[in-house]
Parts: sequence; structure tokens; C-alpha cells
Amino acid sequence: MIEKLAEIRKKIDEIDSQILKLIAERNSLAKDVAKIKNELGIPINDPDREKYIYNRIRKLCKEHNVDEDIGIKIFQILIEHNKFLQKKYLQETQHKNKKL
Ligand SMILES: C=C(O[C@@H]1C=C(C(=O)O)C=C[C@H]1O)C(=O)O
Repeated sequence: MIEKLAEIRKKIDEIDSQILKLIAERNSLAKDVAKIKNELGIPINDPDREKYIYNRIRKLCKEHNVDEDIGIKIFQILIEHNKFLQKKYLQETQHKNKKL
């Protein structure tokens, strides 16, 4: 029984590692998005795109039998963090450009 618990926990640890890698990959795209938006002169915040993502997440939650509220909460955190990273990146590049 205790061995079975250890085996399940090993699987959970592996899944957690995968989730974290994917979060890092999602976060790493923030710079690229921020650069393009800055060049196009459009805002970081895009409520229409967020609406699309939340609807898609709701659908995926249903398909995979994941609680919708949990799915939405997770993506709210990821999206807010992505916007924070975009703002941080733009502030840093603007700061660097001022120094030049
Ligand atoms: C990444 C983007 O910027 C913001 C962050 C989003 C996200 O993390 O998915 C979605 C919409 C925008 O508010 C984007 O516009 O695609």
C-alpha cells in the first residue's frame, strides 16, 4: 500500500515538472508578444483575446472533466502574470533606450 502511494506521488511529481515547463514556455512568449504590440502601437491588454481564451478553457474543462472554476482561476493567474511580464519587459527596454 505504501509502495503504491510512493508510485502515485512519483507520477504526480512528473506531471508537476511538465506543468512547470509548460508555464515557463508560455511565460517566455510574453517578450515576443510585447515587442510586436509595442511596434504596432497596440495595448498589452486584449480583453477580446482573453474572452476567447476563457471560452476555450471552459470548453476544454468540459471535455477533460476538469472543474471549470478551477480551470478559469488557473488561466486568470497565467494571463495576469503574462501581462505583468510584458509590462516589465517594455519598462526595461524603454529604460535601456533612455540610457543610450
Ligand atoms: C499574450 C497576449 O497579451 C495579453 C495576455 C494574454 C495571455 O496571457 O494569453 C491574452 C491577452 C492579452 O490581454 C496576447 O495578446 O496574446
